[in-house]
Amino acid sequence: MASNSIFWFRRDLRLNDNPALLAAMAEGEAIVPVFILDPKLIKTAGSKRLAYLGQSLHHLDDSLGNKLHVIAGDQITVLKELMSKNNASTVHISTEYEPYGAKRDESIEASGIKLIRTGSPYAVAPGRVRKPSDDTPYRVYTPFYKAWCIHGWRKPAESPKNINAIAPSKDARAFPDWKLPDGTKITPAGEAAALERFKYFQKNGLDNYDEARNLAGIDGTSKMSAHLKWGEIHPRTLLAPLGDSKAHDVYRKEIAWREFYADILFHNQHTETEYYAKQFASMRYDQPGEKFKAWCDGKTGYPFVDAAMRQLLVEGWMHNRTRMVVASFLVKDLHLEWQVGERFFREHLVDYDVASNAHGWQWTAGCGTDASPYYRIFNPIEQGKRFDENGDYVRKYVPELAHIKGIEIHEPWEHPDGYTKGYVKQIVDHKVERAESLARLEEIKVNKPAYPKD
Ligand SMILES: Cc1cc2nc3c(=O)[nH]c(=O)nc-3n(C[C@H](O)[C@H](O)[C@H](O)COP(=O)(O)OP(=O)(O)OC[C@H]3O[C@@H](n4cnc5c(N)ncnc54)[C@H](O)[C@@H]3O)c2cc1C
Repeated sequence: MASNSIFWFRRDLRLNDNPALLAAMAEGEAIVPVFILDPKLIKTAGSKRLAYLGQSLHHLDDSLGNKLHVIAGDQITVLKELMSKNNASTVHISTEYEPYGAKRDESIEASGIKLIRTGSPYAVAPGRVRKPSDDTPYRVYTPFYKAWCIHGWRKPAESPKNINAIAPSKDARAFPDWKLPDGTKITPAGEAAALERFKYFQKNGLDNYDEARNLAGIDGTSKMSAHLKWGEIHPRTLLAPLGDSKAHDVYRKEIAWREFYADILFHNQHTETEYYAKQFASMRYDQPGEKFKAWCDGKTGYPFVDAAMRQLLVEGWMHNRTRMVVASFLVKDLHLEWQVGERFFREHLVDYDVASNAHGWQWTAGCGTDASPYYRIFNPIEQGKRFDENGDYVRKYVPELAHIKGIEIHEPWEHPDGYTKGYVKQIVDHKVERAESLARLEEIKVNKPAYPKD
């Protein structure tokens, strides 16, 4: 009987630029491509993310000529059964670094299964970029970015030719039927959609990215986050065509933020749920109640915040500018702990990424790695006027305000018809809550927190 190898898809739902897949193909006569449905991850994922995953699995299966094995169950049992049934002695994977995936893989190895790791979901794997001065990890983004560029990354891997995959039996076709909730509309899933969207962005958005990326009302960003989350495209593929222009450099820097946060989480695993700057754990916070519910529902009475939260509910995605604005509002206007909002994002984001989400929240909350001190408090009205100048973003998601033209939409209280279509009144006064936030900061005496210097 020929020797085969298992290829276990996890966060790499693609065939191109996939070195681990090439390694599996090189080893055995045929591969057994498998995706294992993990009840623990399914339990914490919201319906939009699951629907996206379901669609992505179907696309992957199509590109594999309907050879994808989809099996629910305990990973060790599933892999052992597949290995013995298909005469495979190894399981090929791309390495996972975040706490849950890394621990799971360790326990699989401890059961006697030989995992062969090739590559990772990053251009430069977490842990690789270290300070030359003392060989410790970076704690501040800008020097990390410079060292990351010097370290460099490989070119995209070749596309596989003629994948010889073993056909699954009927019981290995447990494709879940995850439906999108009514009224929601998520980005198309799959490797082909990722490549097509990136091509479109290269042609229509990349050269203007530095200017357009902050404007919430336009299609000015790449929308690669869900594709990266599921590995339908690799960051190498995104980095390869970039040149030296300012716009290209800013795009490269954003990719590097994802890698920086993965590196920070790798070295500080507790920061998935705990404060990176520990002193903020002792700050006075409120308990989530009615105001938190209003934030979740996009009914705070602050148009830019409400538009963003409704975008999240409908699309499972939110513009980066408004992610910062709503996060600041939750922590500094409602005085809730960042983890409360982080969990809500985790449930609703299609692109949920443990490192980028936990550290995006901590950065905005002022207790994260660097750059954003706690006393930087986003003004939700001014942010709206600046980054949604003509009000298109708010008009798109908040129909109760759609009748107000232009920038005036950001201050319905100043408009004679501001509340005539049912828009809610403000749940808090930003000026008052800003002062309250700074007073609470004073109580823990970290006006100038000791941020690490590199
Ligand atoms: C509170 C908060 C929570 C966040 N949660 C997530 C999350 O769960 N998953 C996630 O992928 N991103 C998260 N981000 C980062 C960022 O908002 C999204 O990556 C971005 O909006 C995705 O849209 P895009 O692909 O069009 O981005 P683009 O602007 O086109 O950027 C390209 C890629 O660079 C990376 N990137 C861009 N900005 C950031 C950033 N600030 N931090 C880390 N990576 C970045 C992403 O991989 C993104 O796809 C969060 C940011 C904040 C402030």
